[in-house]
Amino acid sequence: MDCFPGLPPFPEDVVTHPLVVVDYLKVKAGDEEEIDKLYGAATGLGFWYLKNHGIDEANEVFVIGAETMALPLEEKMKYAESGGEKVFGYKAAGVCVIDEKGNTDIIEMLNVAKDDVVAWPQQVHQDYPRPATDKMDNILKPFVQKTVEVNHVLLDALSVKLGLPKDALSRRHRLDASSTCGVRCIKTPPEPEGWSEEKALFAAHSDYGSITFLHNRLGGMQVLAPGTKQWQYVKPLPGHAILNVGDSLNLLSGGLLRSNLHRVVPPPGEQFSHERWTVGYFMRPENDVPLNALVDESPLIAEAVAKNPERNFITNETAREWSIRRFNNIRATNYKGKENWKAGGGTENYKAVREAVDASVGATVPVNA
Ligand SMILES: O=C(O)CCC(=O)C(=O)O
Ligand SMILES: [Fe+2]
Repeated sequence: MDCFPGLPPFPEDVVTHPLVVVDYLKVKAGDEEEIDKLYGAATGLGFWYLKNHGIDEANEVFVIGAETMALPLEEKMKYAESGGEKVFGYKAAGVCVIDEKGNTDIIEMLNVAKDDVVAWPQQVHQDYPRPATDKMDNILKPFVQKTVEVNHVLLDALSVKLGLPKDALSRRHRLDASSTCGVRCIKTPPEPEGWSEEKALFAAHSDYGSITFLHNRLGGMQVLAPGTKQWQYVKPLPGHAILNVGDSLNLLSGGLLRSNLHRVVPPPGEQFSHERWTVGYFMRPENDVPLNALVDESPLIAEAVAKNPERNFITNETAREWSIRRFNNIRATNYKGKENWKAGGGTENYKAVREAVDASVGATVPVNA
């Protein structure tokens, strides 16, 4: 039950951060206890496991990722993102900066826009490599539709707990409205020079969007839990997706829903020498949604904002502007030094969050390097 076929197990001697397990079917059925659990996780750590979500297509999305990354670089580059407004497609290794010193990443990604999947065979943004287009109809469409359906159930449950009208969040995340939502496949090669804290594969960050829905198989993702200094691994479990709240929901909810810091380091133990693959769906608000706390729709949110005057919950930036700005800020071609790197962040920029990162120490990682 604890193992993924063909992959070494997550080592038993590595400390992990336990996540609350939320049962999707119970939330869907309106089970109050389960909804309380979901709300507790979303306002506490901001991360939770989700079981019984039924999104079996995820396995095939891993195959799309593997087939795409196996193509010659020249072929992949035909579909490359190129910065500016062009944020979807293939992202080559080295395109992004991973820390304030300007070091670049070793990660390849394929980002397929939700808008393109839903409109297929019409194109809204761009074309994609064959492994993705061949499976648009039978894999990517149901993958996206089901994920959005599950997320809507979660958003409706969270809305009610936040004192909002039930559809206040889901109506800002409609399947057929333009947004920067997307399917993401990530390939991380084994790190040849061994693990070091200097070399987080994916730097400490909070996600820009609303809900990140990850199907992880190997360890590597770590969270910095509130009030702690030690980064801790989240252990992937078969049949359980890992979900987290992003900055957009944090802002809309006046900070009540937590968009927690996380990062990716090489997988621990025997997993270390394996390629690491992630499949995820990144749900973000519709393009024209202003990222301002919904104070007029919920007294609870209005109260939370009033109690936290140091933070700005009225960005007056739209969800699209917010995503595009943050996407571009981490591109190496836009790197202009430490201060500029910091200025482009999201909630990572809040003083308390930055202080937590600066004070943090890495997990003790027994690696086989
Ligand atoms: O690969 C992972 O487990 C997490 C990736 C991540 O944090 C992201 O894509 O925002
Ligand atoms: Fe992330």
